[in-house]
Amino acid sequence: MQSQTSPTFCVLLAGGQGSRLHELTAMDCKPAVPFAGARLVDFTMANAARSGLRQMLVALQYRPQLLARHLRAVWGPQFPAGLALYDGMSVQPGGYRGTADAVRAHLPDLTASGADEVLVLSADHVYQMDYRAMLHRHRESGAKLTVAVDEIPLAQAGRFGVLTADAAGRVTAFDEKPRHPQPIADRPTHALVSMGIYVIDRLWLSDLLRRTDMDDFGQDVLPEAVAQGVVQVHRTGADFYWRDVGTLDSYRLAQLDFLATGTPPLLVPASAHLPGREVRRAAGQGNVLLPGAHLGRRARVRQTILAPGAMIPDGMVIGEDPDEDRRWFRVTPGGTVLVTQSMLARRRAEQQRPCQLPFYPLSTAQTQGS
Ligand SMILES: Nc1ncnc2c1ncn2[C@@H]1O[C@H](COP(=O)(O)OP(=O)(O)O[C@H]2O[C@H](CO)[C@@H](O)[C@H](O)[C@H]2O)[C@@H](O)[C@H]1O
Repeated sequence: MQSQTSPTFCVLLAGGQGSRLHELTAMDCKPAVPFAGARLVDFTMANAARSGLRQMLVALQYRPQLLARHLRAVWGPQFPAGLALYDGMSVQPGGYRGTADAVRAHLPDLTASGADEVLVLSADHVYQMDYRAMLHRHRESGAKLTVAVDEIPLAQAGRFGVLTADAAGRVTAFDEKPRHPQPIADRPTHALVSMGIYVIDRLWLSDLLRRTDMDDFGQDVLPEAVAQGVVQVHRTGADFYWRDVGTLDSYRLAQLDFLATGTPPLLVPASAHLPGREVRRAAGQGNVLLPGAHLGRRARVRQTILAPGAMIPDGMVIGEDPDEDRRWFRVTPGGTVLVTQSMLARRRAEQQRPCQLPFYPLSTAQTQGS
């Protein structure tokens, strides 16, 4: 799959479930989850198209149908040299065993491409990036693996791969989702984390995947490459905007960045629908209304994600009494409430059940007495 403009083989990993988004990924995988009028995957696809990539291999697996339809319809035409979609379950028994195994399953394509390097992308982050700068950095440094990094507050770093790098950007340590993330030496409030975006030397990777049973980039491939001393970081600009949106709190807050201010922190993909008035008004209360969701008249709702199609009845109050909310909805430790239509239906059914009076059986004495 050699591109005319770039000798790079691009693999988009889009097969994960994203279980920390709970009911939002019950029906569709995380890359297909709606975000700011688009779907999460659209941000990466827009980056790839703007970076001049003309072809891409997409590894799907968990609930792939909607995502595959969306990619074909919206992005197919933007990748004239081919947008090849694969469902891991049809590629090999049991599906892809992990992110690196998804690349292993397509090694014949990778070899046939003759590309010098493979660009590995994740499908579920919100960010804007030109991958050409990263490819350039990779070639210049001579590293076998270049990883895109960002600096994030230490308290959130445990969800990511955390790195240490020397002044020249050579990675000296890597810890996947550590319990105690290592702070950056000259910025102790922050840690240097992997964005899960890699440029890897094709021959080095093929050899590693053939020789070993490593199945995951973060768990296996990165630690091995760091032990070999062949990993380089690619730092993005100081005001770089990247959100993992892996939890309901980060998903809600990142979306409010787009909606509340009226000036999105980055370009919304061309496929996105502009938010309507109801969506913008709800954002003022910290709410995110996903497609087809609706707030009834005089409903008082705060800090809530309304899942697609969730219809909040007139006058309902959510986000003021966490204990009451927790009876019916999902409430996160960060105070985000997630409301789906089936949670609302269950609540309605419970409240409409006829009131049952307590049943006191007559005691034997009473039945036998006078
Ligand atoms: N079996 C499978 N087949 C196909 N696609 C699959 C797959 N399993 C997951 N994916 C896809 O691969 C991408 C990465 O998913 P992971 O579950 O590996 O991310 P995680 O956040 O755990 O860590 C990773 O990403 C974070 C950044 O978010 C890094 O910090 C960390 O080091 C790194 O391991 C996602 O787009 C997902 O959809």
